[in-house]
Amino acid sequence: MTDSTASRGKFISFEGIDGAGKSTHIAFVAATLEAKGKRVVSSREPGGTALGEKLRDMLLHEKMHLETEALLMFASRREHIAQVIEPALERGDWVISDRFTDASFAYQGGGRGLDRAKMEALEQWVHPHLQPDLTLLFDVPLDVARARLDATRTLDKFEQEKADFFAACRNEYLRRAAQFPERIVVIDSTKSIAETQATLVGILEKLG
Ligand SMILES: Nc1ncnc2c1ncn2[C@@H]1O[C@H](COP(=O)(O)OP(=O)(O)OP(=O)(O)O)[C@@H](O)[C@H]1O
Ligand SMILES: Cc1cn([C@H]2C[C@H](O)[C@@H](COP(=O)(O)O)O2)c(=O)[nH]c1=O
Repeated sequence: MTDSTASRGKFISFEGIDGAGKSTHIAFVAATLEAKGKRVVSSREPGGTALGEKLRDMLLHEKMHLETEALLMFASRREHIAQVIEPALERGDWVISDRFTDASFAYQGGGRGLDRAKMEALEQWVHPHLQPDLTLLFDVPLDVARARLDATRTLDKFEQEKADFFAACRNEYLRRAAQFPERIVVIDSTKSIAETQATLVGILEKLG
């Protein structure tokens, strides 16, 4: 039975250029919150729903027009919000998403050069009243991210992009962090995993 008196949960997004180390810390943050008695839903974008995962497969592996790419990112997001994020928050669960709309601004906007006004219009259409309560931006120099990627995996469409693409993505992430300092916390992800975990514990304490 659903508890209609449950207070709304909180929404945390994880961001950073590919290889910055964000995915490494998701399970740790989920476990830290669960130890504090929160129910946690972990998800990702693009993806997070059956339809979203199909869109993810296309987005990460097929060439397409830049605007198609942006629209499909937001289509995946619309489904994710409707099926996963909003129901969880209303139940009082906490939601952790591996990427959200800041990634569209960074990758389609910064990296690929799509007009920011178009992204803002999509954001207003798809989630006019929803923003993460906290965004953890894992920031590293490009060479560190590249070395981590090269050491670990077969690269997808985005991960095969060149250094100037990731430099533009990183700049846009940092620009947004300066624009929304109350929401976006920049984490120096060159630090060891243990040091980063200690930083995360401190940040989560403040969130309640
Ligand atoms: N602080 C760290 N120090 C050293 N290695 C790290 C650190 N954080 C992550 N790594 C390693 O770097 C690799 C990439 O990390 P991870 O998959 O978390 O990156 P990511 O930012 O989520 O990348 P993507 O967005 O492409 O999935 C992993 O092998 C991980 O173990
Ligand atoms: C949400 C979102 C994602 N992307 C890109 C960023 C990454 O390269 C991939 C997702 O892969 P990850 O390793 O699981 O982070 O998609 C994007 O370009 N725009 C977006 O809105």
